[in-house]
Amino acid sequence: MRVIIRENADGASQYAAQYIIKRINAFAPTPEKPFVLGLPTGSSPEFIYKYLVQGYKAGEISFANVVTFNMDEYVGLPEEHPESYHSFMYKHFFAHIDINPANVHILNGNAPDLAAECANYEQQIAQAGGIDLFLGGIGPDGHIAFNEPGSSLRSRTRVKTLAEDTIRANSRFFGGDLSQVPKQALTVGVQTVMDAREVLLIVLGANKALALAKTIEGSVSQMWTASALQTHEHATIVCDDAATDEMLVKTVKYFKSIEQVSWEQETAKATPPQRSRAKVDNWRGTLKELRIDTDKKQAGQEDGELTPDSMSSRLMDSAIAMNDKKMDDFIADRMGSRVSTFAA
Ligand SMILES: N[C@@H]1[C@@H](O)[C@H](O)[C@@H](COP(=O)(O)O)O[C@@H]1O
Repeated sequence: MRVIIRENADGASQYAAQYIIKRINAFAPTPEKPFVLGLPTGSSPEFIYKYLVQGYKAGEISFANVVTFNMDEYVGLPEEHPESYHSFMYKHFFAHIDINPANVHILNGNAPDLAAECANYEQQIAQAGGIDLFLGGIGPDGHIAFNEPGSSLRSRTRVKTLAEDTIRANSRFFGGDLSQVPKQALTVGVQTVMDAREVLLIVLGANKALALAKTIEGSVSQMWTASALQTHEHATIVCDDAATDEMLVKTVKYFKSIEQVSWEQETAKATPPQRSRAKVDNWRGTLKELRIDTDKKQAGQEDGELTPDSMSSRLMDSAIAMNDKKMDDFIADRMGSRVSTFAA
């Protein structure tokens, strides 16, 4: 799992939007081979949608060959209700991009047979070739989609009764009136999310801090269903500083250092160090001197150690040692001491 921490919601959302744009563009989707994107609702992804729309308007991305599957929808709420997830998605995203409406999939919470609707949704995902990237958020109780605490980590799309915490949390969208919040929803399962080739979670704000700590530092548990992502091979969590409030300082530093090291490596790869002509000449001169010294030593039969070969392997050894030192500083020591802190 990778954890990307930004100072605020805006920085985290920009990162996530850029990440999605890069992934879709790298995939180079076609009508025959579309990119399949899983999508969430809620306040957390709103800025991401804003930046994706901006990217589309700036010509950085097209959604013409993107197929989408939303995570969930309330049961019994008319599609045209302003708080239905259908309305949310059109208002914040679909109405502003070049997506083909036939490529948009959102569960129908008013279907006459809800179980059949859910089974059909799983089938549609499979027919589309599976989800390439599932973007998600989490609830304050650590739920992913509407997989409330106690949901099977192997669950699939189904009807779920909402937890009281979630009804309370979502009442803000219904004028604070708990009685107006639907009590059931259709939701993809934890396993449906886990089946995606890649998962990207956006987690913002101090009210998600406990859920985020449990998701990252806790054990994999049905009580914090987002924690299942610990076993996903390509999971990334993008969060703001406030959301890390309940995490160990060491954990936060650890993930920040990992990002720093990988950023340095990417930068180094993208911009190989430029050597000035003077420096190159200097370097050649040094090599020449080394060779002369070596020849002298060999001629004098003092020892056979300082041959050009052994010198180059010695240089290589010290480079490896430096590298190890760097990695130790950033990774092993910190994680090692974290483990011993836990053990103590
Ligand atoms: N079903 C949705 C989840 O998919 C979402 O992650 C969660 C968090 O929403 P918000 O980002 O508004 O806190 O809300 C709802 O419960």
